[in-house]
Amino acid sequence: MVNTVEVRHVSKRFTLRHTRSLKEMLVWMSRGRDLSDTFLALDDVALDVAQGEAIGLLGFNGSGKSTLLKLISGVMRPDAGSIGVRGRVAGLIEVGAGFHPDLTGRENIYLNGATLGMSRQQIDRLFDSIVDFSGISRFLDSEVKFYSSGMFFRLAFAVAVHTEPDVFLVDEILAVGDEPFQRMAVERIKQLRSEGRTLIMVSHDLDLVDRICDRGIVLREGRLEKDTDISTAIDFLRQSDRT
Ligand SMILES: Nc1ncnc2c1ncn2[C@@H]1O[C@H](COP(=O)(O)OP(=O)(O)OP(=O)(O)O)[C@@H](O)[C@H]1O
Repeated sequence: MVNTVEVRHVSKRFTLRHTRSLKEMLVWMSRGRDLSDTFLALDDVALDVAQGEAIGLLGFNGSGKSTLLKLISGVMRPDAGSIGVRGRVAGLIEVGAGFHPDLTGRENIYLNGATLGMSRQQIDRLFDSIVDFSGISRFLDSEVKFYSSGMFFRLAFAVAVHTEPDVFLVDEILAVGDEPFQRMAVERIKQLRSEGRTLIMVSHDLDLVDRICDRGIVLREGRLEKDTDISTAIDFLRQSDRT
């Protein structure tokens, strides 16, 4: 089986910013302490994802799920290790990324579609379907800065699923949409799956993840703690202590 995503010994460290007065900084330095405080968000994570798998990335708040998704999407680079992705990646990682607030919904479909690698002709061809799916046709010519967060999300989701991605990444996608849209989004994700596309999703909605995914990865404090079938991963997480 071909791997679509290969995560090899990946680590990611962030610098934590602290506001310190000049006096505090001098005291800190006089004690020989380093001014930069860093935090290891991902620690030697390894993972192979085969084509067509649907993976739920699980873990408590701050365990590194979104960071791993951002590294796979390529918006962020690892400090150590490597990430390989075969094919086109699309995703909803940060709602609003790839959209310009001063442009209309219509203009943003073209902007976002192009950012996700679609040609103008392809967007022309899929435009009506994107608008239909988003359900925001009345507001198509309003600037997206006036959109509600749900409307914004609908549009972003509609564009992303029309890019026909090989790997679809979704981070807490269903938190903002209303129930009818959530149902539609889940159906669409299932359709992408049935077309043999690879899915990696982050969600705290464990019942939803259970319905959609077949493999579960549990992260804890940046380390991969469990890699198993989705039901076992969910049971494991439910029985885990926060600390
Ligand atoms: N750009 C950044 N700068 C500094 N620290 C960051 C940055 N991005 C993430 N972190 C830190 O890395 C850790 C992991 O964050 P991440 O968002 O990956 O966690 P998560 O598992 O997705 O959490 P949640 O379930 O709360 O969304 C957190 O402690 C977070 O504060």
